[in-house]
Amino acid sequence: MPPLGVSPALERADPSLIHLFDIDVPGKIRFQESETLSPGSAFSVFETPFCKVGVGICYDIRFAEMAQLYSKMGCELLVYPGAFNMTTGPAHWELLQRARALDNQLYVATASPARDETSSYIAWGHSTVVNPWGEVISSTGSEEAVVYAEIDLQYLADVRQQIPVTVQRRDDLYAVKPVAES
Ligand SMILES: NC(=O)CC(=O)C(=O)O
Repeated sequence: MPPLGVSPALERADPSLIHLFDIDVPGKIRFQESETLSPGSAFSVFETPFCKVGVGICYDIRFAEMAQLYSKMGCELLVYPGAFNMTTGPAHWELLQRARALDNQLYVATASPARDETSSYIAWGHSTVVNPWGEVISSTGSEEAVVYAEIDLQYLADVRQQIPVTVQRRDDLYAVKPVAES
């Protein structure tokens, strides 16, 4: 599928958090980014000599539509810097990465701060890379580390050929596209 023609205003490479992290899990964690931050409204994609990359920040990983849009724009790797916490980290961090990778049959890489137990906000850690089959191919624990993985575009193409969901979507019944295109 050819990349969508997203207007330059919507496709930029200056990452901004699109979805604000406003949650309230009683007895566990309450966080309201909207009290101090305003959301961005531009998608962040860039070309490299190796592949096209889409960037989301932290809470953005929970929004499947954004990842699908990046996939439709031609991104083969989605990168999410993020600091999940000691409540949502063990429950959702890896699951969300694998879901976004599998849904869109692309690579997902996350980079988290290492855990600092003395901090007022304790990050879960566990920076990870997931492949288009939905497998974790590299990860670390809560400590400071560098995570390496190979981004294999032939493997991505193979997965998409074997299970061709990216071309089997019923765009005649439903579609994910940027608002400017609607
Ligand atoms: N910290 C975040 O922005 C997101 C997060 O921790 C979560 O979604 O859970």
